[in-house]
Amino acid sequence: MKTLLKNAREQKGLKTREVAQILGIDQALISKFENGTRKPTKEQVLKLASLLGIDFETLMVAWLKEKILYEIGQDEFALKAMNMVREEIENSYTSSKKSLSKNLSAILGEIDILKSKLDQFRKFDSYRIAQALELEYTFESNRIEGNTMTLRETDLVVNEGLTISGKSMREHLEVINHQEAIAYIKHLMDKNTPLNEREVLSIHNLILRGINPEDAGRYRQVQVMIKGSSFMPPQPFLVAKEMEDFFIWYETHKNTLHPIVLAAELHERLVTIHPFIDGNGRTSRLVMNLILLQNGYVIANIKGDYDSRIQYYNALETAQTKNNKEDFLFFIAQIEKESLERYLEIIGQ
Ligand SMILES: Nc1ncnc2c1ncn2[C@@H]1O[C@H](COP(=O)(O)OP(=O)(O)OP(=O)(O)O)[C@@H](O)[C@H]1O
Repeated sequence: MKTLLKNAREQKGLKTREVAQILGIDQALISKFENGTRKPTKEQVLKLASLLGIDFETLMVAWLKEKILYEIGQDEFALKAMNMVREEIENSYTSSKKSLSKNLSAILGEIDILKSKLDQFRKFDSYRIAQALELEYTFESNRIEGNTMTLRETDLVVNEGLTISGKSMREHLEVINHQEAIAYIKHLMDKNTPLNEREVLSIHNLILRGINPEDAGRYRQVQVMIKGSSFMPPQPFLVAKEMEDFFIWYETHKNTLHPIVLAAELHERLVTIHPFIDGNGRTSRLVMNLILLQNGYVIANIKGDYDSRIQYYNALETAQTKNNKEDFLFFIAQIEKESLERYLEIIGQ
């Protein structure tokens, strides 16, 4: 662990002072992590991995190994105890996989069949299909938020650079910004950039750019309410900590959950923290779609018509107030399934 940290820092050309400054950790502590006399906390491991470009899993495994060894030492019963621990962890791991309901498991199976079919025809992917589907995504996501542009008008603004008479500057900017945010998540996918705080803030910044410059790319400092919902998002002073937990949750689940479940749950968690004054829904849907694209799926396009919106909001409310995420996960799985079927239909399969 100490060698991992020191080597990565030196490779990045950073001094311990600089690491300390960026992460807000005492410089003496950084040196102690590197000479093995102190152990970082889990939150510090996440920050260090992200700054120094060390794979989170590698660093966590090294960290946990040392923590376990420190606790159990070289006791003669240690090995026996370790075997029992292994069994318990394996059991809880399989039961967490089993905890997916029958309905959800079934639809995930159907989705994976559709995806493998699509994988065979990826060579038919065309720029034009992608362009049309992304335009529909911008249209629907902005419609959810209340933008009144039609699909045709959205096309004229994005592809012809026209302005629509009677529509506000804000509505035009929302369309343009959302298209740019889609281009951005595709760029992140191409670069294989893992989800992290900087990227979530950048996505949000693109969404509110030119509309609400003071809040674009910044967490809120005030309490917010969600229109039509009895759920109250966390107090502003809790937002930064909840976001830290959000990224830790992502890192610890990214390799174990089905990608659809991972993407949907990230969406639900982000929009439940509601870290921004505005643009939470659009940002969360983009984060979900980044995860889907990174895992070879297609954009899940939640529709903005009345019925779809009500279903979307109700499923979120159930997750938040009844501690039951099943409806929301199933809702997103259904949307992804429809998006895959539509894609296959377009390419004639
Ligand atoms: N209980 C809930 N009921 C309804 N919406 C909720 C709930 N919890 C979270 N949300 C999310 O809040 C979003 C609205 O938040 P906000 O107005 O900040 O986002 P937006 O991007 O500006 O708008 P929108 O998401 O409507 O496009 C909803 O789209 C939904 O994703």
